Order: sequence, then C-alpha cells, then structure tokens
Amino acid sequence: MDAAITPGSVQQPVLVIMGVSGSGKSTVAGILAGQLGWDLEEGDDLHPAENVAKMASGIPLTDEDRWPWLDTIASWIIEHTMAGIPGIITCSALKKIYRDRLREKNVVFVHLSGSKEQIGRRLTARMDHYMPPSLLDSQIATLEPPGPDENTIVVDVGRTPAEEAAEVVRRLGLSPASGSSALGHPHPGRSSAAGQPGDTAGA
Ligand SMILES: Nc1ncnc2c1ncn2[C@@H]1O[C@H](COP(=O)(O)OP(=O)(O)O)[C@@H](O)[C@H]1O
Ligand SMILES: O=C(O)[C@H](O)[C@@H](O)[C@H](O)[C@H](O)COP(=O)(O)O
Repeated sequence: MDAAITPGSVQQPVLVIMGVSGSGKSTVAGILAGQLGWDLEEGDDLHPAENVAKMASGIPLTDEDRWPWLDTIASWIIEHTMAGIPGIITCSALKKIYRDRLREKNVVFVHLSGSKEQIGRRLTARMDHYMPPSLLDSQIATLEPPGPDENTIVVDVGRTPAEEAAEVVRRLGLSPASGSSALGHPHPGRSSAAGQPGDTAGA
C-alpha cells in the first residue's frame, strides 16, 4: 500500500476499482456504492462498440483501442473531482500509462489482486458477459501492478465480495456521503452487486 494512504487521508475520493477481467471489480464496486451512497460508473459500459465486439470475439485490445475508452473514464473522474463529489468507477487500468491518464489528486486505485486459477474459475462460471475467459492470459500479461507511489491499495480477492469491500472501507476510512450527488449519476445498483456467493457480511 502507498504509505501516503491512511484512513481518511483522501477527502471526497474517486475510487478506481481496477484489476484483470473477472477479479471482481463490478461486484465490489456495487457493494461499495450501495454502502456509501456514492455515484457508480461501470467502465465496461463506456467501451466503444468496436472494443466490445473485439473482446467478444476473443481478440485482446491494443493501446490504440483503449485510449478513447480511457478518455471517457477520465472525463467521468474529472467531473467528480472538480465538483468535489466522491465516486466509484470500475476500470481494468492494466498499465501504468493508462493509470497516468486517470490519475488526479483525489483518485485512489483499488487493485483487486488474485491468482490466475482463482480468477479463471470465476470467469468460467460467469455467463452473462461479453468477455471470454480465454482473454485472461493476455489480461495478466498486460497487467503492470501499481507501484508504491501510485496511490493504491491492494486487496486480496480470495474472500467474499463483502469482506473485500469492508477492507476497502476500513483501510480508506470511508463513510457515507452526507448529500446526494449533483451530477446526476446515482449508482445504478447493478444486479450483480447483490446476492454474491458468500455475500453475507451485511453488504
Ligand atoms: N469475492 C468473490 N468470490 C466469489 N465470486 C466472486 C467474487 N467477486 C466476484 N465474483 C464473481 O466472479 C465473477 C466476476 O466478477 P466481476 O465483478 O464481474 O469481475 P470484473 O468486473 O472484474 O470482471 C462474477 O460472476 C462474480 O459474481
Ligand atoms: O482493457 C481491456 O482489455 C478491457 O477493458 C478489459 O480489461 C475489461 O476488463 C473489459 O471491459 C472486460 O470487462 P470485465 O473486466 O468486467 O471482465
């Protein structure tokens, strides 16, 4: 963990929940947004249609494919940091140069990290998503784990989604926002955020 991140040290943060496909980004982000009452954006939904078609056909994205997508994500982040409104966005953010595009003073990266076997099992079981499990190898090969100077906490994904979310809340000292967002991005409450296996810890 970045030594600079202590509970409560980042005010009105925007959390970028990152990690390879299947690491649990959408699930954990949904729980956190529900608990905190913060805006939630699903990075998967911001891909241009060509990117989705490419991934669905089993072809990994290139840097050139990802830049427009990352720019859209960066805009969402800036909208929130400029307004001083906390938020949560999912984005694989696999390379440092991608994170550099997203980095802002109040941005904290939450890296969901696990083994290929653990995450592969989840991808194989996940039926309702365009991303094929066959792309996990390229996701892992592309991943540059954030360095100690990248305002990141690393969360081990070997537990229930609720436990992982609770660790994020505890380590960042987060509490529910007092008011609702003025930006018109209420958290969509993705159905995948609820009722996860073992999700019994009061999420
Ligand atoms: N901690 C967990 N334990 C078991 N299964 C999980 C956990 N987190 C997520 N899952 C499941 O793994 C699959 C991938 O999770 P998802 O949130 O879609 O990952 P990502 O958004 O990173 O691709 C989903 O089917 C989800 O229900
Ligand atoms: O950069 C990429 O190669 C993709 O953006 C990928 O990393 C991302 O994760 C997809 O959107 C799949 O969606 P899931 O992460 O939800 O599987």
